[in-house]
Amino acid sequence: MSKITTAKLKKMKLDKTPIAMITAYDYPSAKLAEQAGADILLVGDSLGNVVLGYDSTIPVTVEDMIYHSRVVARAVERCFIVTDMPFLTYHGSSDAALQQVARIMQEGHAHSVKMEGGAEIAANVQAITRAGVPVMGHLGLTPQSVHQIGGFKVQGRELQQAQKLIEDAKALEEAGVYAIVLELVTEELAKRVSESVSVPTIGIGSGRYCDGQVLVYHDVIQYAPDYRPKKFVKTYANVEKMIREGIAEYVREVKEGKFPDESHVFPMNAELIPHLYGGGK
Ligand SMILES: Nc1nc(=O)c2c([nH]1)NC[C@@H]1CN(c3ccc(C(=O)N[C@@H](CCC(=O)O)C(=O)O)cc3)CN21
Ligand SMILES: CC(C)C(=O)C(=O)O
Ligand SMILES: [Mg+2]
Repeated sequence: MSKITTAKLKKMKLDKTPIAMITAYDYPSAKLAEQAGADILLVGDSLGNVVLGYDSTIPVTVEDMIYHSRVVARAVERCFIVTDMPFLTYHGSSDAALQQVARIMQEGHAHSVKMEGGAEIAANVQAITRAGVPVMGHLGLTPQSVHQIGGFKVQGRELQQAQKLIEDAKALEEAGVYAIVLELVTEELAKRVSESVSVPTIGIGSGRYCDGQVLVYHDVIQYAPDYRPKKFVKTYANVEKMIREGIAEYVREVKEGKFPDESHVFPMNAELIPHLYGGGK
């Protein structure tokens, strides 16, 4: 079982072998994703929405990312682990950004970090890649800017915005990223970007022509109490239904006295039982 590296990911683009990436936030899910053959596990700041119950990724902290990254790293042998840098931890001086990246790598045991943004963060991306840390870019819908963007909307529908995104992709490539996530951009623009840069593009809601795909784990298996279908997601299992039904049945059997039954109990040596009641010899 050979480890995934940035060099292998670049070769996959050249060979037109699609890259399969999925988020993971905990030990069993990371293990199962690796065993299912995923190439990259993203410890996404989407964990804020998906497992911490926030309504955006903005409250997620470096400590949260470290905690979940360590857990995922413990589960994985082959996958490449990418951890999202949280809100506003890579926008100040490059020294300040490097300090946060160091924590994610050393305490979080990640293999790489991901950052949202284009030309405006390219100087810090360059400082981090020069320091020896592989950086994944993230363009299009960048959820940490949701309040500026004004919602989770498709990006790059207009020509000017599309051209800016192509320029941002080139700026990130020049700054040294080894891959770029394209989130919620039109299929035609994602195709153009994928042709314009030498590094792999990994799409989410960005169509068929990216070099890889990424989805949120809980979307893939429909594991959320308030699951809402999104156009770009395909659900491959319904874990929500299995959990609801499984737990409801457990509760019912407890209430009805059906669980536990004889098969689940640990009997005592029969000769000793009378002593429990003060009897015996
Ligand atoms: N569970 C989950 N899945 C994600 O993909 C995800 C998160 N959480 N949290 C962080 C961001 C936020 N993302 C989102 C959230 C909502 C839409 C959404 O409502 N999309 C609409 C299309 C909008 C349009 O047409 O402009 C959809 O119907 O898919 C998209 C991406 C992607 N990320
Ligand atoms: C949706 C992906 C690309 C992400 O950034 C996340 O899960 O946080
Ligand atoms: Mg993210």
